[in-house]
Amino acid sequence: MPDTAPVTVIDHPLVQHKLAILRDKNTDVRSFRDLCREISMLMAFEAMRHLPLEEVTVETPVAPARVRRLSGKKLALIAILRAGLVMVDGILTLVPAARVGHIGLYRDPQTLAPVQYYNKLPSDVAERDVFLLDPMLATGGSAVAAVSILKGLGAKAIRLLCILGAPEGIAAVHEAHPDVEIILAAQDERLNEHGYIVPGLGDAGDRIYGTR
Ligand SMILES: O=P(O)(O)OC[C@H]1O[C@H](OP(=O)(O)OP(=O)(O)O)[C@H](O)[C@@H]1O
Ligand SMILES: O=c1cc[nH]c(=O)[nH]1
Ligand SMILES: [Mg+2]
Repeated sequence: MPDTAPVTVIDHPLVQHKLAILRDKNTDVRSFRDLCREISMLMAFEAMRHLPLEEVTVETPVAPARVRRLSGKKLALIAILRAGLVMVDGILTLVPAARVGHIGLYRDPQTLAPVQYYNKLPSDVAERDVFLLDPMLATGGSAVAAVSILKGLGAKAIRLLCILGAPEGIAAVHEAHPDVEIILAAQDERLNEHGYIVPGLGDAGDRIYGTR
């Protein structure tokens, strides 16, 4: 039985402050979208501490300098549509050379089971350090399905970055994919009878795009 990868909560004051505004039902669509972008960028900044560096020499205008730059595997940012798209925008400002993939999944409102409708991924995703992006980890059905798709293509180093996670979703990911590290801005209390995270922030996709 492999060890279960950790759940990391990014407890940075800026992330928590922005999350407080994000949760507020009076936050408008434009602000909600901007905040999702900003929170995702700040979370990724912390979540990328593991990226390896290599020492090289560059010539400054004054003298040679030993410097450290990123080395090793390249990155892939994989958005679970729709809501994960806005997280890609934020994180690309930090790592503009990352490849981007899209997995289209929606949650059946009755069964809460994920339904796949789209899939376009970097051809070399198996060789990349993967960040799977979705603001909401509720039952975990969507994240488990997306990780299975990525693993089916050979991806091994997968981290799941979500703004909010419910205990039920964390347990489901741990059960199906114990090797996947989960990174959150907050772990909430539970799901309600409709599968919504409590206290949560409502329907992320609808609040980002102004649908409903
Ligand atoms: O953990 P789960 O129970 O699977 O729920 C989480 C999923 O639900 C939301 O997407 P939704 O199905 O509303 O699609 P949308 O992003 O297109 O609105 C959310 O963005 C996750 O993908
Ligand atoms: O609370 C929830 C649960 C699933 N999807 C959302 O957008 N919000
Ligand atoms: Mg939605």
